[in-house]
Amino acid sequence: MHMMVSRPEQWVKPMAVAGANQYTFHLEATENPGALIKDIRENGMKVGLAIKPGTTVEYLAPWANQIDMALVMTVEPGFGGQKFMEDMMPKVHWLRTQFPSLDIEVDGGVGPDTIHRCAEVRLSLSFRPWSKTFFPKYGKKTYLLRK
Ligand SMILES: O=C(CO)[C@@H](O)[C@H](O)COP(=O)(O)O
Repeated sequence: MHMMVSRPEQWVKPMAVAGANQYTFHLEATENPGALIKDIRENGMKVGLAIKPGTTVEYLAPWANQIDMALVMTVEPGFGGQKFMEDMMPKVHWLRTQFPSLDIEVDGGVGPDTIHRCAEVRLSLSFRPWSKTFFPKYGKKTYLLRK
């Protein structure tokens, strides 16, 4: 679940009871990310941590070893149909470099015309040959951002 909400602490238990297996919250929406991460784990869910476009990736870094997935917003939270913010791609590249086994997601403005930008930045390290070997039909357009 991507919880694009204020006060994300209040929805952990209800989401767990509803059957969610992962709880993604926004770093900007809580004053105590460590406590929230702990609570999500204690409720049996994996942890996702999202950052808005205006938040630099260095704010996420201290938590990266405690989470299962980092979500880089590629639009401002609010509504669908916004333009993909390509200038967020260095965040993805930096996270992939620093935390090679971390799952990374992007959200917003992703479609046939922009998905390759996500894949390219994710594949800009040594993973490109791997991708071409196993997913030749996608070529540069592979959307698999996970290791
Ligand atoms: O909630 C948000 C942004 O507020 C995103 O999850 C958008 O809903 C993504 O929509 P598209 O950009 O894919 O249309």
